[in-house]
Amino acid sequence: MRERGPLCVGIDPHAALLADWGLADDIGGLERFSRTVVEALADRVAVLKPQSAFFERYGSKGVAVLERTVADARAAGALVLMDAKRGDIGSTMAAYADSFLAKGAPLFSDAVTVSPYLGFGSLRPALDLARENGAGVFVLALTSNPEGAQVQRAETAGGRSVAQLVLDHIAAENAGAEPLGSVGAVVGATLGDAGADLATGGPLLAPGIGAQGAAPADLPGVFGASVGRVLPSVSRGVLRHGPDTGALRGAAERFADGVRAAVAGS
Ligand SMILES: O=C(O)c1cc(=O)[nH]c(=O)n1[C@@H]1O[C@H](COP(=O)(O)O)[C@@H](O)[C@H]1O
Repeated sequence: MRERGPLCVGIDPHAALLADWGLADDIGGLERFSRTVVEALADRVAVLKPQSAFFERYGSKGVAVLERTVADARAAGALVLMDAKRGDIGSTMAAYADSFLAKGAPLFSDAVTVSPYLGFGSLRPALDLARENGAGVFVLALTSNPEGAQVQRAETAGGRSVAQLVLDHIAAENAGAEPLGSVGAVVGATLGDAGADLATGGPLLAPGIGAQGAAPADLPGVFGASVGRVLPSVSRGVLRHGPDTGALRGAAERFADGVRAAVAGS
């Protein structure tokens, strides 16, 4: 983030975007779309975040494109955050961890998104394997969608919200790490005010800018004193400018400039 600026761009090959780019909704279209995003942005944005579902829907050939996308993006110097949102009982979580965080795995990524709703402790295999391999994990805490509050703002027995419990676990994982721990939290930029203690000691992935209605200027209000640890994420807001690589770069640059200005003015 320091070297390349505070921005994560999502690679979300929606069928509607493929159509807008003049591409077919097939494996050839998927391949061209992903390659174009990597070519335009992997040498300049801090993080690229492929959304696994948009590749999985094409079956094994789609997963093969995802593998190449991850490898090409990493080779060009971007960190890759695999947006897979995995979460399961611990013994199965170990297999998910092996899929994305084991050195030499075809889909090895710099980090993966995980869901803590089977209990934070169920994520242990991913947390441990990430640590072993110099990778990271981003844990859903306060998601950008309006439905998230029903579960995430619910109060636990001790009076803390579920989200706060997750955030506190993340802080414990990052204790002592400088300058940032490798366990991130996902906190939507759409929330208005996070209404939670965000002192996790790790990065805060902030999706929801662009298509979901949030703007860089909203970040200080949502994140307060933690805004310096925010990694804003934009998918459709950038991707809709394709397929021209110059236009994709311009859009990413504008979002990054907006974030810098918002953080500097806060
Ligand atoms: O983990 C995520 O990336 C994520 C968490 C969240 O709370 N909200 C959210 O929108 N996302 C993802 O971020 C991306 C947002 O896409 P856009 O709305 O097109 O920018 C999608 O890939 C979502 O799956």
